Amino acid sequence: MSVISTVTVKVPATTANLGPGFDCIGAALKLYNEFKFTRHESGLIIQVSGTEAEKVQTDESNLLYQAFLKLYEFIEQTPPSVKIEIKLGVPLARGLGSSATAIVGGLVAGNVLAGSPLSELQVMELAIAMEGHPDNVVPALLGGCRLAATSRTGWEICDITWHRDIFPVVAIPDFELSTSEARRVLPTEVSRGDAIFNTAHFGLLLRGLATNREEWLRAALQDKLHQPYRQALIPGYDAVETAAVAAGAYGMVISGAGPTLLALTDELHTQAVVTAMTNAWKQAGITSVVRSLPLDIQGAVIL
Ligand SMILES: Nc1ncnc2c1ncn2[C@@H]1O[C@H](COP(=O)(O)OP(=O)(O)OP(=O)(O)O)[C@@H](O)[C@H]1O
Ligand SMILES: N[C@@H](CCO)C(=O)O
Repeated sequence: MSVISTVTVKVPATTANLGPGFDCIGAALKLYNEFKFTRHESGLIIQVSGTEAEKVQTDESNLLYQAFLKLYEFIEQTPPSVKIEIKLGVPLARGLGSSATAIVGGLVAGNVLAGSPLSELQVMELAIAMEGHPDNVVPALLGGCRLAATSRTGWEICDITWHRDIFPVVAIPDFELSTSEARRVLPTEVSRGDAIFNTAHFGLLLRGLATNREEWLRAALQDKLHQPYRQALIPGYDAVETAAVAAGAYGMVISGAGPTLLALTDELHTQAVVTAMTNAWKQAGITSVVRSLPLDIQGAVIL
């Protein structure tokens, strides 16, 4: 059997939660990181280029490398020495699943170099275990919009229909918010009223995404489990939301753990929403990059 010497994996950004779907739903977006692994003999080399390259660790603590090691630990083999080339397109610690791209990229690349001993399901389970929640890693691996729920034996993954006329707009500010910090502010228990609120709104969101029924989407993009506690970590949140809705968005939520904000709109209003969110944040003293990003349907791809 010939030994595979190099592999390149492209992994999409993801937006998790979509408001009321805390820790269980996420969608892949057309914005990518690319990871090239090459076997070589003389110890670990990590080279990083692209957006905010200087912020990524280039030693053994690198999350991508940690995921690669995890794969070999799981299959009980010694990992080969590798050179890793990282091309960053997904900004770090902004709520666009950068850590999920690294976890999925490292596991998928490791699996290929090892001769593909694991199935996609096994890779997915390892990725969920590493990240601690499924809502970024599952769409990063599989693409599209995905709901993950535990079953008696593991995970059930459900492909969520996303109507083609619903357009995501992401507003990415120039400051970071780590997921661990944004999870620290959350209460460990919630009231029955808040649980019922989210159950109802999440159901409405799924039907709204499938049908593009405007009044359902407008009502659905609300949450009581995480957003009320996190909004204070994102200066200008209320102003950006007001501006996005006034410009024609159905609503606005925090993307993942933030600080990126996600609006959903239709094609006609996309440019107005982009401009409104950019200006609202500017007036709050925050520089941002605001873009309409279509859904990615492929997930992680081996190039
Ligand atoms: N390409 C990468 N290579 C190595 N490590 C990475 C890479 N991308 C992200 N990381 C690690 O993940 C950290 C960011 O993870 P964090 O969970 O805080 O944010 P996020 O994944 O971007 O956002 P969210 O989980 O809310 O979508 C970075 O600080 C870095 O340590
Ligand atoms: N569901 C996660 C996504 C970020 O990793 C959270 O909101 O903390």
